[in-house]
Amino acid sequence: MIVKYGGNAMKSAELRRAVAGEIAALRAEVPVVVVHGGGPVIERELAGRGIGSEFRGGLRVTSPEAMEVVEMALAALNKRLSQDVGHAVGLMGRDCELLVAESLDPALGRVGRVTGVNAGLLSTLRGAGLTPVVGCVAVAPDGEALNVNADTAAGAVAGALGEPIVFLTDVDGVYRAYPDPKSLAPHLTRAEVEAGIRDGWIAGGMIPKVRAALEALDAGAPFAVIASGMKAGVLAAAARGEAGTRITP
Ligand SMILES: Nc1ncnc2c1ncn2[C@@H]1O[C@H](COP(=O)(O)OP(=O)(O)O)[C@@H](O)[C@H]1O
Ligand SMILES: CC(=O)N[C@@H](CCC(=O)OP(=O)(O)O)C(=O)O
Repeated sequence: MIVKYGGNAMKSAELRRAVAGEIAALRAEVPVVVVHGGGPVIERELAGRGIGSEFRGGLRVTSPEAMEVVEMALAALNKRLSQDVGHAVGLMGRDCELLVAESLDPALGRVGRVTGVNAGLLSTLRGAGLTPVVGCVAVAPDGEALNVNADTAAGAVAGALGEPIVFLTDVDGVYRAYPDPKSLAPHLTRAEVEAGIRDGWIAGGMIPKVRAALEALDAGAPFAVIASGMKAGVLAAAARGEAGTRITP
């Protein structure tokens, strides 16, 4: 199972350790790969250096200068997360061509679209009883770094391994009328997700998540769940399809 751990659900060290504990518990039942983001940490590091952030279609426009900061921030976070999870190997997508990407759109700068996943490396690590914890910086054919949205990176890994994926974020799932709690959708089909994007009730940061979920399903993942990383016990329930929003073909 792939667990995508988003930056909004790691805002304190306590929360980070709680989620890491849930990942460690899940791993006792099913082999796990963690793919993480870290948007708020990146934001803080860029701002501290006087580098502004601009997003287009939910993606950070990434200059070569910003790319260095993104990689540094995510790599530092990667070490903390892998230590918290334990029995883990923290890797960036750049290591061993774990995530290979090409430039998505020159107007976005160094932003990548994943074209390859080193599934063999992930299998080898898990075969040795280790949990891969992957930061979402990919390698381009020229050997340079590309910034990949973490939802997209996680979806690509789930697709390559043909495994289910749980996206842990700061909301309980996908709402049909966000943020009305009564409108949380326990289950959505592909057609409903596409309608949600078209009709605008799926918006903002939820769009890359559901798109990544659909791409994972296209590539052979059996299901995808979007659930809260902020509440205890949710990951185990989400993995069983009993929490959050389950998206199926
Ligand atoms: N229909 C919806 N249901 C739930 N959340 C939504 C919806 N549409 C937009 N959102 C927004 O998507 C956000 C989650 O995406 P994002 O902030 O990018 O999280 P992460 O950092 O975990 O990737 C929610 O906090 C919410 O503001
Ligand atoms: C291209 C692009 O936008 N990359 C993201 C990568 C981190 C990320 O996606 O983190 P979350 O999961 O916390 O949102 C960024 O620079 O913010």
